[in-house]
Amino acid sequence: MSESASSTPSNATAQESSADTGLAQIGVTGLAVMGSNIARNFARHGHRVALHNRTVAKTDALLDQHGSEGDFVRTETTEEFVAALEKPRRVLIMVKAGEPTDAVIDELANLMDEGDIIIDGGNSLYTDTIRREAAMSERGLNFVGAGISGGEEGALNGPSIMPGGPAESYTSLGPLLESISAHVDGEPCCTHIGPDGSGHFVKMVHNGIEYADMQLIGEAYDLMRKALDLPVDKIADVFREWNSGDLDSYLVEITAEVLSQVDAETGTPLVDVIADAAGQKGTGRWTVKSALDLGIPTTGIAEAVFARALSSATDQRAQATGLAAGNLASSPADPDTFVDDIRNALYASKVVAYAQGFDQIAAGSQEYDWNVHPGDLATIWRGGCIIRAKFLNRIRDAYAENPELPSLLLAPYFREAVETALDSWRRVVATAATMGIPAPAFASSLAYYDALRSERLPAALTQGLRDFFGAHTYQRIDKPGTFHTLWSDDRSEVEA
Ligand SMILES: NC(=O)C1=CN([C@@H]2O[C@H](COP(=O)(O)OP(=O)(O)OC[C@H]3O[C@@H](n4cnc5c(N)ncnc54)[C@H](OP(=O)(O)O)[C@@H]3O)[C@@H](O)[C@H]2O)C=CC1
Ligand SMILES: O=C(CO)[C@H](O)[C@H](O)COP(=O)(O)O
Repeated sequence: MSESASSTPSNATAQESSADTGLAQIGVTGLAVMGSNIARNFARHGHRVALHNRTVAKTDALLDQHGSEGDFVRTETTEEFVAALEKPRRVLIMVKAGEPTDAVIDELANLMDEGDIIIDGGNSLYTDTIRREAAMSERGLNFVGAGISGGEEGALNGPSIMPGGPAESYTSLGPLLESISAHVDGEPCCTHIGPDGSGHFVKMVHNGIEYADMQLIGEAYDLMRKALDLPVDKIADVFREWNSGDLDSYLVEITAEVLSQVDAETGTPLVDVIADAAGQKGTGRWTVKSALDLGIPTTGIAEAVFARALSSATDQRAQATGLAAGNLASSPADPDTFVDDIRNALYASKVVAYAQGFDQIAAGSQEYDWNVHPGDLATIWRGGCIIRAKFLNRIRDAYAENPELPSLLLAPYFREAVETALDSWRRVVATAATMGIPAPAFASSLAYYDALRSERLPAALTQGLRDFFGAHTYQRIDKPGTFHTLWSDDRSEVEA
């Protein structure tokens, strides 16, 4: 059954070509929050879309509510779904990551032909994507792991899309995906990232940065509340104001919205009745695990993941609430200045989080030989995704100027911006510590910055200790070679 479009297709050519056969140009299976909105987005852009969901009621609900928005093909079984697609078939899977995705891929692959394309748009672990792509390729199928960000609103109005997989697939798929992605300054927020798992890898790190961003925002809010005793509606105003400057970003914008929400039942700010135990579905944790494997210090992201974990340890926290706080400092004397300090600390820490995320992407790209271009990511993250922010334009400029940038913190613009924020940043971290307010992401970002800029680190002592207890050897700064000190003998040094 095909329901005819009542909206004006914005891609008339695509519409005409599929009108002849009645076949759909793309199929979407998994019609929950993301899939249903992406399907509508495709349809609104004039593409005929085959719809499929394990539970048919979801397909029907979508057609009932939005069937008039475009040209949809309703299907019930996977067989019907696959048969409804023009060749080469393109299927977008938007189901839960992990086993459900494997199950859906298997079912589809058994019904598809050589040259067809399976796109996994869920938040899949990139190593699963590498495995799946290899398996599909053996069967002659093209498999594209595509990170998609934007949540419900982005999925409908234009997400940021990070497709990996074979470059050939992008030739056929790219125009379709680009047509539904967000656009900034006329450029689509979608580009081919690289082979196999690269799309899901960069989406994973995107989510890691999202975690860090949200944790930093949370710490800024907490400091305004606890150090300055500002009421929630005033804090909402502060975020609103910040959103018109350097911090202009989706997450800062929606922070003002969330803080402005009043609970209908109690009449208090909604944020005060939401349980303070943050959930997580896995992408932040995966980012940190991968960072550990790659040896990249993504400290801001790690602190954010651990902060969520600690928040969720509700029993343990309940038993620890009486622990001593020591002698606490009083509130900063000038609240307005301290609010400015928090803004500067937020900005500088945010730059660190992005710098670390981009370092991880560079390391992942090198490890897997993906040739990911950081400037491309800054470009496609400017719109549609959850971490979209004005300053991504600056990141894009930085990589355009020097594609081999050793760290974002060394780009002239960010170097100067962080230098300007530095005194504020130190005051905020010091105040948080002396007032007993946890600010792990602010503090660890500053510590990272200080470590990065240090000429000498105490790692020399670590090396000495390692050599002492385990004869692990060390290098010297004044001559080449590997050395060991005979610690339990006469303590003379030998070349190892
Ligand atoms: N929500 C968000 O903001 C974002 C989500 N994502 C990712 O996109 C994907 C979809 O997310 P979302 O829309 O939130 O939906 P969910 O992650 O809640 O997944 C629900 C969908 O998965 C289907 N499903 C679950 N198990 C199976 C199975 N064994 N076989 C077939 N289908 C199954 C459900 O079918 P049924 O209706 O029959 O239960 C339903 O369509 C996920 O991978 C998610 O991580 C990516 C970006 C943002
Ligand atoms: O991918 C996303 C946004 O980019 C999803 O919203 C994801 O679920 C967020 O992660 P978590 O649920 O762990 O906070």
